[in-house]
Amino acid sequence: MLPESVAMTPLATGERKQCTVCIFGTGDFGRSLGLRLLQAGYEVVFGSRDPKNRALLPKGSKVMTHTEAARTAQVIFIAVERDHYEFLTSLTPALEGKVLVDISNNLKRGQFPQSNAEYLSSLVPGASVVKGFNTVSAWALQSGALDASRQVLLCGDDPQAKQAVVNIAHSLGLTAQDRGSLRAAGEVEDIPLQLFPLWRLPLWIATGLIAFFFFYLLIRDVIYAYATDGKDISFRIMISLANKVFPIVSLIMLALCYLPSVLAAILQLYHGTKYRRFPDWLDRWMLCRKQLGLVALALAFLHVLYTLVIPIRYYVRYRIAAGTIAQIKENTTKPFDNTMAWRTDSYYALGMLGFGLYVLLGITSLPSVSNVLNWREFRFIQSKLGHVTLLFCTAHTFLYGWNKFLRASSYKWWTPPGYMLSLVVPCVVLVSRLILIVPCVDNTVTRIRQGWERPEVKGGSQSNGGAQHPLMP
Ligand SMILES: NC(=O)C1=CN([C@@H]2O[C@H](COP(=O)(O)OP(=O)(O)OC[C@H]3O[C@@H](n4cnc5c(N)ncnc54)[C@H](OP(=O)(O)O)[C@@H]3O)[C@@H](O)[C@H]2O)C=CC1
Ligand SMILES: [Fe+3]
Repeated sequence: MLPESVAMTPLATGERKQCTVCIFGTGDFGRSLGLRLLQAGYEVVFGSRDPKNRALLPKGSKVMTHTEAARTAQVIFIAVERDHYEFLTSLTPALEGKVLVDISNNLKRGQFPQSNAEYLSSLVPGASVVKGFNTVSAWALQSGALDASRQVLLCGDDPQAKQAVVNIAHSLGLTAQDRGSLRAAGEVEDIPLQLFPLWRLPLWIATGLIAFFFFYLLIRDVIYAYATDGKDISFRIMISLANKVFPIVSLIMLALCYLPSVLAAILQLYHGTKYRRFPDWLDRWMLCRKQLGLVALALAFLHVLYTLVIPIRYYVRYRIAAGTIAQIKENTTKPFDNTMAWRTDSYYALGMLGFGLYVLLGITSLPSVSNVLNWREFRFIQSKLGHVTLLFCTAHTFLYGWNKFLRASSYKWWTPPGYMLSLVVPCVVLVSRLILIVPCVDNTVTRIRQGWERPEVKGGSQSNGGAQHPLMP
């Protein structure tokens, strides 16, 4: 049992003065944590192999041998690398009934067969081990906990021990999230080792599409012109080509954000129930839609920047001047083309509106903004306005090449221009969406998603765990 003061509700600053927290290890993490605990009003006692060495330790803290220090506090943070945990076995009598907080991290995943926290628990079976604080860096603790590292993930088998650590986290201005029993410690230990897990797939898709369209357009537009007419237009690689690749990939990626929900609806219609798991690849795709959208937005932003420099490009100014001089020489005036004026203005207007909505989608996906929206508002923006954005951007691309679709010269080597390829996925998504909102189809999808359609239960078990995907718009 833990003393009342440690286990119950967070303590007021005055009360914390009497509450002592022990830290084993006087390294970077131990010192940073000690400083924060002292600032929060706790008494801090360090357990060290060399209690005489007070260098760098925060003012107001005490330092003793491990055994002496363990006696002073109920909660002990083990700020020592896992490799050195053996020394704790000789301290088992002093650690009996104590709460040991395992903050250790590993250098790579699966480094040890057992998680560090479970290993610690096996070394000191008489203590209650809580895994936590490993996702907070020593630097963040010292510099005043940044937003991203404010959250402490905790797991452990003893609820009272966990509560004691939750209280300390709250006193330090951190938020605590319960991640379950000590069996989950391995997962918590893997978190600091992750490298942008949800960004990996979108970045691979973006890189793959950019590489494909770059080489496709390079061969089709630049190398083809050189091979057939001997014209060197390689300078176009820098701006013209890039300004084709970015919008093409951006539009395809925006469509890829909405394609999985269409596929999911088709799968549910096909199976006639939502009580069936989606394939793994579809689940993974759904989970990284936000990142797909943000990468697409970044590319759209580049397209805007590249478009803004068009009037100041040497090549463009040369072409305009050459056209004007030719008209003067020939004493002719090109007639004003009303259709062209409508087309270009509509093309720019749709582009700007599409980009405006694109930015809105990006902003509302930020946690600080989405947190103040309810589910219906979030769905309205991300799903309804998202499809409108896709529609505007598709129409913008369509208007860009509207008179070239039927022109044979557009198909060099019988390959279509890039913007035509970029229309395939968005058109599939938009047409499927249109079909899905036809009343009879929509009613069936709604019935399925409300859970009214259940599969026959064969052999006493259902084919899945149940609910509709949480991110399904
Ligand atoms: N640094 C960080 O930002 C973070 C660190 N962590 C984890 O915190 C733990 C400590 O990290 P950090 O402070 O950076 O490491 P340091 O190397 O700076 O400090 C480790 C401390 O452990 C003690 N120690 C070293 N060898 C032994 C031994 N053989 N027996 C007993 N004690 C020993 C020493 O204290 P003394 O000399 O007083 O005995 C030493 O100062 C690690 O497990 C790390 O994974 C977790 C999250 C972030
Ligand atoms: Fe454009």
